[in-house]
Amino acid sequence: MSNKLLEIKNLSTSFRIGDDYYAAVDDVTLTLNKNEVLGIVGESGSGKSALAFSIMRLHNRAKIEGSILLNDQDIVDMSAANLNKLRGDDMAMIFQDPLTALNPLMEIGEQISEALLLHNPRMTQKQRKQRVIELLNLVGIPRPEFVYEQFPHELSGGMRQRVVIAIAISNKPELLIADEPTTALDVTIQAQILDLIRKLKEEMNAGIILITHDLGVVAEMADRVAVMYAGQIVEIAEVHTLFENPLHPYTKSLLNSVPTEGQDKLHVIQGIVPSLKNLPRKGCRFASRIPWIDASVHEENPVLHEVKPGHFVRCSCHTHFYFSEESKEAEKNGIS
Ligand SMILES: Nc1ncnc2c1ncn2[C@@H]1O[C@H](COP(=O)(O)OP(=O)(O)OP(=O)(O)O)[C@@H](O)[C@H]1O
Repeated sequence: MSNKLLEIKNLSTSFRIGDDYYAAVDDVTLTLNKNEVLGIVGESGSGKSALAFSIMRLHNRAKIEGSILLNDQDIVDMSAANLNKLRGDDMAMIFQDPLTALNPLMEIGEQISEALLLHNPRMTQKQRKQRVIELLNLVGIPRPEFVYEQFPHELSGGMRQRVVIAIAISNKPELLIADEPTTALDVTIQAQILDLIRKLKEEMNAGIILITHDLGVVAEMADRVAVMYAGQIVEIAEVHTLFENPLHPYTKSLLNSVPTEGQDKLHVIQGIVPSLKNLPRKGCRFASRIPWIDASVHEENPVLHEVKPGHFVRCSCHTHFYFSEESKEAEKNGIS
């Protein structure tokens, strides 16, 4: 039996700005297996959320091209009715901010119960309440009977995120997308939530897409990592490979901007991800942020190359990349 859960092929998601469409997700191809965590990293504006929303088909007015197969069913062409069935049942999403994901006027228990009812209309009220308590227990909420009757504002941020997770897993989805699930939480609570997600993955045999800008979280949680820059995947590899042998200049810059023990200098990536309208439509999108690298080493239309089995990198510029500080250092030491 195939282990493949999700297969995305040549996915582009474009938004209309003025008279034209601009791709926030550009030609993304990736797969996710059952019981696997795929980390997606990249700076703000690199298209991580746009990709997640495309998979959940949550965009209102976007043009989506390519295919997204969940257990061989194409989500891109799916009717609204079938999508509604799929969402919350086969796939679910955990959002960054638990407060906005919950209804402030509804008791916690009722909110989880509603999610259950949507996909299990034959469940009796008693069965639902029993399952809600079970779910609250599963996500580590103490005194679930008491919390059942509380409102979101009566809980701490960590407890609220546990409730959001309880809703997301209420129907045992096969695909769980977590978009910066711990960003709004403090460090200790962050670790507990990540532990919980890991445990749930094992228990449900679910595939998880974990979106984060935190490389520490990725190192700890992910089996494979996709690095996104300006709407494109620039590198994808197993987590150890990516951390030990990063190839793309952007991946190297990201890793180099994280402080590590014994490192005296940090590399700061100059500039920001260009806005959608200002994205270069041709050539290497990272070229403008590494201007000291000769323009001729970039591909005209960069594609992903499989450099080792399962390790893909975009554009040939990676074979010529060095940090600008290295060149200054070399100059200073009389090396050219
Ligand atoms: N509905 C929309 N209409 C127009 N542009 C959009 C829309 N949604 C996202 N964008 C643009 O698409 C690009 C990618 O945004 P996205 O939110 O996916 O980035 P991100 O990597 O998730 O960033 P963050 O980490 O800040 O959430 C940005 O330039 C953003 O402004």
